[in-house]
Amino acid sequence: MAVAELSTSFTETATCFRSSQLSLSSSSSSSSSSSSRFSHHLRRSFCPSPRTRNPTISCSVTSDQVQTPTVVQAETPKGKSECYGVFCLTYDLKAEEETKSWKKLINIAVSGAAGMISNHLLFKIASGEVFGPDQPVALKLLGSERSVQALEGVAMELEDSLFPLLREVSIGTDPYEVFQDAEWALLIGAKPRGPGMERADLLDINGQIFAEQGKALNASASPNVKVIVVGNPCNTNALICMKNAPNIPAKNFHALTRLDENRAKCQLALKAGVFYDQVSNMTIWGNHSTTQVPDFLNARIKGLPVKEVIKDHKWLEEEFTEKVQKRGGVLIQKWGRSSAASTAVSIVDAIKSLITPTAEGDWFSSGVYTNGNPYGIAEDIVFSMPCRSKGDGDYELVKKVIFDDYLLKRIKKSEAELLAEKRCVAHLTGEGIGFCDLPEDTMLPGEM
Ligand SMILES: NC(=O)C1=CN([C@@H]2O[C@H](COP(=O)(O)OP(=O)(O)OC[C@H]3O[C@@H](n4cnc5c(N)ncnc54)[C@H](OP(=O)(O)O)[C@@H]3O)[C@@H](O)[C@H]2O)C=CC1
Ligand SMILES: O=C([O-])CC(=O)C(=O)O
Repeated sequence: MAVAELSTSFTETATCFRSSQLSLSSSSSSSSSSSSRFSHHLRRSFCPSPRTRNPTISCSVTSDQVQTPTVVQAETPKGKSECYGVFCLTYDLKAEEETKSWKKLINIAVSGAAGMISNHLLFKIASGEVFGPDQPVALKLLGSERSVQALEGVAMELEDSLFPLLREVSIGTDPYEVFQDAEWALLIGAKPRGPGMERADLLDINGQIFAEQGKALNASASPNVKVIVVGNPCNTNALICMKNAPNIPAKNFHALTRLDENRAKCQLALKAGVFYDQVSNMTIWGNHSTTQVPDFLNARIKGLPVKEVIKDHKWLEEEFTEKVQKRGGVLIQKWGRSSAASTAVSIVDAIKSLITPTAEGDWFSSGVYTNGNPYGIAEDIVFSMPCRSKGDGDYELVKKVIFDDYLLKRIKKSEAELLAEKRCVAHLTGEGIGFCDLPEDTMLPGEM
């Protein structure tokens, strides 16, 4: 595009940015790829659809139907969620939905958005890989005072990626603002356990984050928001979040154990000498910790019970189980940091499992609320169990599973750990005074 043409176009659009964003938008104009994006937007820009909430921007329609945005000055409260850079440009998404048969925009909130896992995940979501090629998305990124600059960096990279389906990006530090109308909340941000830190302290510090975020979801999010808790200790964080969000169905809360499922499938495939797509019906029972139980009794390889394919049952009971339980820790030793890319992939898998009908006869694992479970697992905790979905965002627990003494004993151990974690955070779930009597060997998969 000729420079002269760009500068005319850009003058019109630049007013759409808030003053704090002007330096970024100016620099954007110097890149040729951004130039074509700006003019592309201008050609298709009309008044924003009612769905596009941006209180500080208004627009008028010119004779050639091109939107001329005008800034309405507004003081931005500290911590408020803000649209970012090019995503503050508004256009008639409704018209685009009609012409391109796109679905209605969905709002996806992500906490810890400046962290390692998010850095992989956000670009997958924005590309359409997660929700589909006809699903426009709005990303609402939650950070903290620590990470405001980093969040802007993330948003800049999202801008520069020119994803057609990414219609809005906003960043903020107040969960009540960021979670507004969220239909998915991917809660990744949490304090990592540092050297010498007691697990009880980690439960308390991160529990407070998830109590606050539960309250914020309750107040601001879509009433049927689906919540996936990734930040550790994710099962108990999910329980705390759920208890602080009484208006959201308890069934909507998940703790991410899909990474453990994927790790278990990989190890079984390796041992059996088959590609990992041949492994199905893989359940992780219990806590996302070293007490988790990868279930080789119900899993299948090429449709056959694992024990019929892998005859080395000692390996299954000892090496396989421990390998999966401690995979995160081994990876930290090699990589120097915890799994980020594979965790992001497993979050994608977890979401897709809820929005796609589960294949006939198969299932997936998720940490979900135990009330009403058919396995006799203690009620009122978040425990990883086998689930199936019709693809509507909801799930049902699988009834046809078998147990033996080995499996039951292991499940009981993980259950005891989660009950102890629950007692430890009673002050955060509204159930009295927290009392920590955690089993000594309790660890995250990343700790060894
Ligand atoms: N369930 C699972 O399978 C897995 C879970 N995890 C867990 O996911 C979480 C995120 O991992 P990852 O993205 O690699 O971590 P990073 O350290 O890269 O990012 C974590 C983010 O957490 C936020 N955070 C929130 N509260 C605090 C705090 N008190 N101190 C420091 N940071 C805080 C920070 O963002 P900000 O400052 O913006 O709040 C930071 O960006 C961790 O809890 C990790 O243990 C990791 C792998 C697998
Ligand atoms: O302990 C951690 O932070 C990492 C983790 O959960 C995992 O790798 O499964």
